[in-house]
Amino acid sequence: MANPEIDKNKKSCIIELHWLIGALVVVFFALFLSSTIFRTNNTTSISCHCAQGPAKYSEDVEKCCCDYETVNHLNKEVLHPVLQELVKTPFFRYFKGLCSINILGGLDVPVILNSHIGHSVSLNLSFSTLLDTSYVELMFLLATADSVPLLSYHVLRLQVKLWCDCPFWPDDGMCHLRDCSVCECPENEFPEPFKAQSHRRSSSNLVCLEENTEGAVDRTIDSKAFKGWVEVDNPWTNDDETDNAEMTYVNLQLNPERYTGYSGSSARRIWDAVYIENCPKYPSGEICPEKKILYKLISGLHSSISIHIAAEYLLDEASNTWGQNLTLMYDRVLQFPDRVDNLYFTFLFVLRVVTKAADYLDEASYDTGNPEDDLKTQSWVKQLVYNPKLKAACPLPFAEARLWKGQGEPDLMQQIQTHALMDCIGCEKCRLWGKLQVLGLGTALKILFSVNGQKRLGETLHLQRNEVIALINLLNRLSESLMLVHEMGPSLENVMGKQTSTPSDQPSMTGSF
Ligand SMILES: Cc1cc2nc3c(=O)[nH]c(=O)nc-3n(C[C@H](O)[C@H](O)[C@H](O)COP(=O)(O)OP(=O)(O)OC[C@H]3O[C@@H](n4cnc5c(N)ncnc54)[C@H](O)[C@@H]3O)c2cc1C
Repeated sequence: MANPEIDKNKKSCIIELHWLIGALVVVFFALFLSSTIFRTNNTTSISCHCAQGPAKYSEDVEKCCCDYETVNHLNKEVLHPVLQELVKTPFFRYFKGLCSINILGGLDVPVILNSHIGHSVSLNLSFSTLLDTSYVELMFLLATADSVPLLSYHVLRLQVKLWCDCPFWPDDGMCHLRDCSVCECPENEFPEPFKAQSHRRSSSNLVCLEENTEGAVDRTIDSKAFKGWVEVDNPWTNDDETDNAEMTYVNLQLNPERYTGYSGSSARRIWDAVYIENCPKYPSGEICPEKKILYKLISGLHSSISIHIAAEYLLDEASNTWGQNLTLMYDRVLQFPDRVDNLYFTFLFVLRVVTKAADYLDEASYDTGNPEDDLKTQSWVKQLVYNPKLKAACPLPFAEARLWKGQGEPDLMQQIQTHALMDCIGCEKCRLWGKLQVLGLGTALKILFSVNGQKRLGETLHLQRNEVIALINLLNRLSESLMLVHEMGPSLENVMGKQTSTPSDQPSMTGSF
């Protein structure tokens, strides 16, 4: 028989349990809501918190909305494999070398204008004149030189070629190693649409600069080959795609960025000039908040170049043994958390730009005259820019609307001069990769600032073929550097932390391959 007292207790117990469950549900729901709101705020705020990075490099990727571990994972699983395939395609493996100003000796600057203009202007422009002169003033200087009529921006397109001289100081090429050189190779491996019928060079002109270097160059171009690519001036880089027999295509796959032996005061002077250009307070050691983003981008690129040098280092010149110089990797990059951080920053910056221009890149023409290859290229591009894993893991690597807040847009003249400084690199292969990656950064900035109000990016953005090639190859270089830092960082940290520092050029820790 039922005991009414026990039944009553049971009932009140059940009611209390219901209340408890109800309360728990409410608390859980409230917690869920607040965490969602917190996360939403984080993706739109520049101060989003990033999770722990590798060992010592546990600071946040500044101004990011994607944590280190996510970036590492995403890079390894998704981006790196796709990028590796993409840069091998004919479209992305040929880069057209260019320079901003062609100087023929000393500090006197005979500037050769476009051949169809037919004028040759001789100016005495010193290093300081070039650095101190604003772009508009420089145009005026050119315009008033000799009796040349007023020159428009188009007239200012200068005759360019890959191995032009430095506009700022006499070239003092310090590269002694064969591997500094870029090799020119036969025409037959070059995509047909890239070749200009009117400027085809005889194969006798195609000489290898060094007998056994691994590069390939063809100087012919065809400005009409890529109908989808608009040939307009690029304000960031002074690039142009006009017919010019002096321009040179290089097969990047055959000219890897690696140790070349280029060093000393020549290399140091370039880096110093680039940093001063983008951060005037650099020599004093002061940080430069108004230029901080540009500084971080340059520093990230510098880290990446150093990582590649260390990853493919000539360990023994006599036996031509190549391998990893881990001491150098640690000494130049890994021991400096800010340099590692800047590498991640630059990678995320370029990645954000690529995803931002996704529709544009997807719709672009990748014609090299080989439909099969071109379809593959198109497909890899799609896999890169619309990758669902990328979207899920890193929906907004950057809140770029706030990135430049209070800093103004980067200065056009700085971009041009940084690019021109690449012509002062006394090593052809370093110059090639220096130019490509600075062009890639310039293209990233151009894309970032092309968005105008509610307009679609495609309506305001016009990219040249070389810019897209530079952008994707830059992203690939950064992606490779991230892989190396992620793989080597923690173990190197352990070993090097215990060792006394050894000179970086003596590979005390190596891994040959
Ligand atoms: C554009 C460019 C491309 C190059 N490409 C190659 C190449 O492909 N192969 C090759 O062998 N050499 C290349 N070099 C040379 C190479 O970068 C070094 O300059 C050279 O190896 C000498 O190194 P270093 O130890 O003197 O220091 P550097 O790398 O020359 O650095 C100079 C100074 O800059 C500061 N610094 C270094 N790294 C950073 C950073 N990430 N952020 C902020 N500050 C930093 C430090 O104070 C350092 O002392 C290139 C040079 C330039 C300018």
